[in-house]
Order: sequence, then C-alpha cells, then structure tokens
Amino acid sequence: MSKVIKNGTIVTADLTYKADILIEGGKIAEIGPGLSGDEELDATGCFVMPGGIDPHTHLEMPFMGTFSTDDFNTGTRAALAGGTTMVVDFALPDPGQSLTDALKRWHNKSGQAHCDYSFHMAVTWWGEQVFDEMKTVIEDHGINTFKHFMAYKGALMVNDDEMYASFQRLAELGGIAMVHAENGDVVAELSARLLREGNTGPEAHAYSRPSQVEGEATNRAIMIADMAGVPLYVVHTSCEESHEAIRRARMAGKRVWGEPLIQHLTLDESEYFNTDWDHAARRVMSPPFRNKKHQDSLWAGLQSGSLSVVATDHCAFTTEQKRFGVGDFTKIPNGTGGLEDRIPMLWTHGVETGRLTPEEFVAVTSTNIAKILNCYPKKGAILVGSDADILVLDPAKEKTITASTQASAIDYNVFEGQKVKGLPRFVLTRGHVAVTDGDLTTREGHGEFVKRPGNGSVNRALSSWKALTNPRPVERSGIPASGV
Ligand SMILES: NC(=O)NCCC(=O)O
Ligand SMILES: [Zn+2]
Ligand SMILES: [Zn+2]
Repeated sequence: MSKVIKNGTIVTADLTYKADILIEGGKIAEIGPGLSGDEELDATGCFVMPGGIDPHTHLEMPFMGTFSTDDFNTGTRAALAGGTTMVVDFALPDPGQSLTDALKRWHNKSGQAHCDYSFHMAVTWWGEQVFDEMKTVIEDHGINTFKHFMAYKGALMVNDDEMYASFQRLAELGGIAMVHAENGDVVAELSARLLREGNTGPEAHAYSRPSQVEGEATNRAIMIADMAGVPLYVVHTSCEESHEAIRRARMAGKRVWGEPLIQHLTLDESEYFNTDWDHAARRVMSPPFRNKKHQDSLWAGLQSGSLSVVATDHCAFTTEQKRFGVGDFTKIPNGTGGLEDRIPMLWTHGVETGRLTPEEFVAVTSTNIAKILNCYPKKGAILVGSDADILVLDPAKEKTITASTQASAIDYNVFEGQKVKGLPRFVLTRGHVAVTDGDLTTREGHGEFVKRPGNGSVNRALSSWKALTNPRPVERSGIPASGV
C-alpha cells in the first residue's frame, strides 16, 4: 500500500521547496507536485524533513553498577515520539571481552527496537585480539566508528598509548575514531580531593570536571588522531575550550567533527546548585552542564559550521538509581535523557529564535551525521530511493514538556516545564506511520540494524593526503638509504 505526504514544504539540508512525497515499500518512490497514493497524510502548514538521527545513545547500558533504564523498547519509542527515526548506540565490551561477543549482546538487546538503529563499537581495552577484531567489526559487521573513553578511570578509560594504537589501526582499516574527551586522571584526582574536603553533593560532580579537563583531552585526541591519520569525532562537546580545539583543527584542515548535546545547549550549571538533591543529581552527566558563555560558543559553532551534529547522549537513570550517590557524588550514575525532546527543543531554541535556519536544523539533526557515519542517502535525505524515515513538523504546535506524558521510562525529565513549539504531526519509520499528532502507533521489533561500511570519502581523502605527506627518505646520490 502506498502513502503520499501532501501539501507540505520539504526542507533538506540545502533546499526548501513545495512538493508531495510518494512512499512505496518503505522507501521514497517519487517527489513532485500533485502526487496521489492509497493513503494520504496531510502536511498543510508543515515542514517535511528527514527524520532525526541521534548518533549518541546508551540504551540498557551497563554502567556504574546498574543499567540505564530506557532500553531499545522504551528508548526507540521515545525517539519516534520526538521525531527521531534512527539511533546509534554504543556496544561496550567488558574488560577482556571480544568485540564480536559484545556486538552479539547488543544485537540481542536491540530486537525490540521500534525504529532503525546502528552501533558504534567502544574500545574499552587494548590487545592483539582487539586489533584483529577491529577488521571484522568494520568489514563484516558494518560498524565503522570506534569510541574511546578518555575518562572513567579504572573502568572504561583507555590510555594514550592504547588510543594511539587503536587510532592507527582505524586509519589503516578506514574507520573513524570517536572520543569522550575528558582527562580521566585529573577528574579522578579532583574527585578524590573534593570528597576529602567534604564536597559530597551533586554540585561537586561539576567541580570535578571543569572545562579545562575537556579542552585538554579534546586537543590531545585531535593531535593523536592527526598523527595517526584518522578522522576524529568528538562526542558531547560542551565547552568553549573543546570547541576551540575543534575549530582550530578544522581551520587547519584536520578531519574533526564536534557534537554538542541539546542538554548543554539549553540547560546550565545552575541546575547543580538546586537545594533539592534529587533535582541536581538527575542532571549529573559527563561533561556537566556549563555556563552561558559556553552555551553561546556551542550555538555559534552550529551556526558557523565548526560543530556539526546535535545529539542527546540519552542515558536515562531513575531517581532511585541516582540515589546510589547520596553521600558520594562519584557514585551517582552519570547520564540524562533527551531522545524525545531533542527535536522540539532545538527547533524552539534554534529555529524559533533565528539562531538556525530550517536547513541548518536538518543538517545538524540528521543529514550531517548520516554523511559522517556513511549511511547517506539511505538515511538523512529526502531523495528518491532513500528510506522513508520522515518527520512532518508542525511549527505552530506547542506543548509544555513533562515527565507525566513522556514515552521514556524514567520518572522525571530534565526539561520539565519547558514550553516548546515545533512538534511532529507525523513521524514515519521506513514508511510506517509511528506518530500522528502525539498518538504513538509504533511497532516493537520494526527497527532494523543499519550497516555502515568503512572507508567513506573522508577516509579516502585523508589517506591520500597522508600517503602524500608521510615521512619518506631523501634520495641522495651515492649514499644508499640503508647505510650499506
Ligand atoms: N555522558 C554521561 O554522563 N553518561 C553516559 C556515558 C558517556 O557518554 O559518558
Ligand atoms: Zn561520554
Ligand atoms: Zn555517551
């Protein structure tokens, strides 16, 4: 049965125009005026755009002695409710665990997904087995992105020598390196000192992770990536110091992308000074929320193109889980939600304020990341042949965010009380209408895994450049290079 989205205004990353969209077999079959189909979806007054892609989620993540509460069932429903039609989660091997075993675990968990999804692989330890398996992960499993935690000392953190080895391997295999950029050694020292001095509350989490720890680590990762010759994606860029390092690298021609989160763009550090412990602890995440100066920097980065993607890092813990850290802030599970709110919050604070154009909005919520992850134009596009993952956004529709009506399984929402404008009229996932004006008709298990091959165009360009500029011996007449 075909569907047609009629009377809307299509917005892509580079063009806005009036046309209908015909959908057949879960894909876009035709774009143009006056189309008809078996079922009509009226988009009068709406913008019709590629569904959101959230490249940074942690669904049912084993972390800090517990599991994040939203899983692939509740998390992907929440995504669709908010106009996001694809999520990319992180497969995390246990120490010493094989990468492919970790992938199996993630594939087992994701069977319930309501929308399409993919995985990044995390490099949580280093050894010959990891080195070997990286090839299989890219070539057989369709995962081209590998995350390195520079923080969480004693748990997920990898050291510089491990990171450099992994980055070099990725350069060789056509993968992309990702980093959680915070100096884990300094965070560990600061945390211990704060606790010793009696700073045990959630505000100390923010004190333990000043923007310098992020700026230093971002700069270090950029330089290591440059030496290894690998493209680098910096997740949850939250501050000017980190943005500045990314901006400088990009100006110098390095292949680096930065990903601010909707939380860092719209919420600030004053949340940690709330006298209600639960309120503050619910907002504990790494990096922590920052001040207005840093927020302005992130918005400017999105406007100028030095930052490329807006994500959520959705890693949702209940209040009960957050209370593991009463009396010791280092035990508060790190993470916040946002999957359901990213699109309306960014539309409200970005497009409605004039900070972003609608085309820039599409670029940073969908198209840019589809290109970076090498799944464009299957995803992130309104083109004939693309998956019909489509958001029909009604710019006049408003609501006040509240946990009481959210799809996410946790008992609060960090955006509680925020008035947002720009909500989904329809959300389609591979042609299936999953949302109609707030009513969810999602299907458990509908989501499919999206394979993303390695060696995308940025990898190819970078390796040509590196091959051209790599050290090589100078030919000198009469003197053999080997010294023989
Ligand atoms: N961000 C956060 O606090 N929790 C999720 C894990 C991570 O991305 O660091
Ligand atoms: Zn992180
Ligand atoms: Zn994360």
